[in-house]
Amino acid sequence: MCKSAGRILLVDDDEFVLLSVKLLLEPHFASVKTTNNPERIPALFEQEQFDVVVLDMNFRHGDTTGNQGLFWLRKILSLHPDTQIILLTAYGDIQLAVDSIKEGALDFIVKPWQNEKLLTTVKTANVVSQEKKNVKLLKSQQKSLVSALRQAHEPLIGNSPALNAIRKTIDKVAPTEAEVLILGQNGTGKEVIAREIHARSKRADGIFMAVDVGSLSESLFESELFGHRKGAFTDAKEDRIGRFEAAAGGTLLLDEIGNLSLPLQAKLLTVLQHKKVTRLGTHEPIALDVRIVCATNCNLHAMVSDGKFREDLLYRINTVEMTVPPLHDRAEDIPLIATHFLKKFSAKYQKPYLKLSEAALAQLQGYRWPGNIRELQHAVERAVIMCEGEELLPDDFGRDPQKVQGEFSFERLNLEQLEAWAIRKAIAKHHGNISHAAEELGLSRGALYRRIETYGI
Ligand SMILES: Nc1ncnc2c1ncn2[C@@H]1O[C@H](COP(=O)(O)OP(=O)(O)OP(=O)(O)O)[C@@H](O)[C@H]1O
Repeated sequence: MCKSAGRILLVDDDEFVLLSVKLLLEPHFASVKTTNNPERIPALFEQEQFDVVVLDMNFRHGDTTGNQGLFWLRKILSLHPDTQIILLTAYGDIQLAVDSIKEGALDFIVKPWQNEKLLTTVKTANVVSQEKKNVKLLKSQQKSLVSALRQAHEPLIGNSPALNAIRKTIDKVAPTEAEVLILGQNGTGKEVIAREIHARSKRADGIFMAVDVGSLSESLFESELFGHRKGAFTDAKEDRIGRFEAAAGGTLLLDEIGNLSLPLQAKLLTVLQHKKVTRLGTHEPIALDVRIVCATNCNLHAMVSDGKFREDLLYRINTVEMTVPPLHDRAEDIPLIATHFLKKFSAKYQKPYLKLSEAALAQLQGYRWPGNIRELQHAVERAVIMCEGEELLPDDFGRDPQKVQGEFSFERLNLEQLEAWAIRKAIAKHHGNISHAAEELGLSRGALYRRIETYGI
């Protein structure tokens, strides 16, 4: 017979009871210990963590109050809350049974017992104890995963008026449960913003989960988001919870929501309206406990006008709406973000001495960054890898200078950005010689120094 991993402790003052229960349980459990003295319970727990204790209610001869049993029940549960306790008494006192279960006992058995019933009860108690331990373990694993994920996420870098306005909106919206819609081109930082909302919300201890709903096929959509029961469809080999349930207590980012087909939009709307999901193959709706944030690079308002996006869904998801501008519209953020990535990648590639040259910075600020911050991140990583000296030079970024020039667009910079860019370029051209740069720019050295300070060059 295959023994289960359970460790059982029997406590009774009657040696005959101890022996017969031990003989009954021993073939089924890894360890069965006995004692006729309840005072020894703490010492026995020091030697072994018992999963189940079968505890007599009355130890003194003639005592039928059950008070001793209740005392030891409380004591064990206060020290070892995961241990399951089954009480054993010769007196079928229903009130005592009710009291002991109220105090936390799992079950109650009346002497003389039926072997079959006692064995089943101890087996069930052992399963409950193991499950409780598993849940505790999973919870602590989830906690460390959540904190590891939180550490892994990029901070929101930038000091442009546009980004500061977004920060202000995050401050207001994060503590609420309002649905937020984040619009913006690919790579502008929509997910970073969604994470920031989560990190500053009441759900910060819960999980942040992003799901690219736009890439889910019609057939996968429901099982991925709502979950399924084993056998709900051909490939459903086991029960599976969906993302809505998996993110319970946290925040779910529905990314690329503009790519959802109209039928899937209808399904999502139903879930959001009723705040309930039903796993495929089941009929019991489960209440949603998740904050929804949506993101897309599509113009949902235009899609509504064209009949490609449901207006009712748009109004369900955009209680607060924010648009993240493309990187070239906030060129003043580029030095800060590039420096952030330089720090990150110079540490990763063990080149902590690396610096950004003025010429490289001028090139980065002049480039259009069609892939936005994601492209800038990759460009800096490449430059760190390729750089042979102590300064990152324009060539290290692997961008064709012609293309950079070609893609540079003056009309996208305001006057101050344009001036800062021209100053950087002149300084780089003259290898840091301020007099020559000032001469080329038609400024006095003092005027150039003042501007360098103003623009933080
Ligand atoms: N303000 C920022 N500061 C620092 N890093 C950022 C910032 N915004 C974005 N990033 C980084 O740029 C990359 C792209 O950001 P993110 O994934 O948030 O963009 P997205 O708009 O959600 O992109 P997509 O639309 O393609 O999903 C990520 O590596 C992210 O960490």
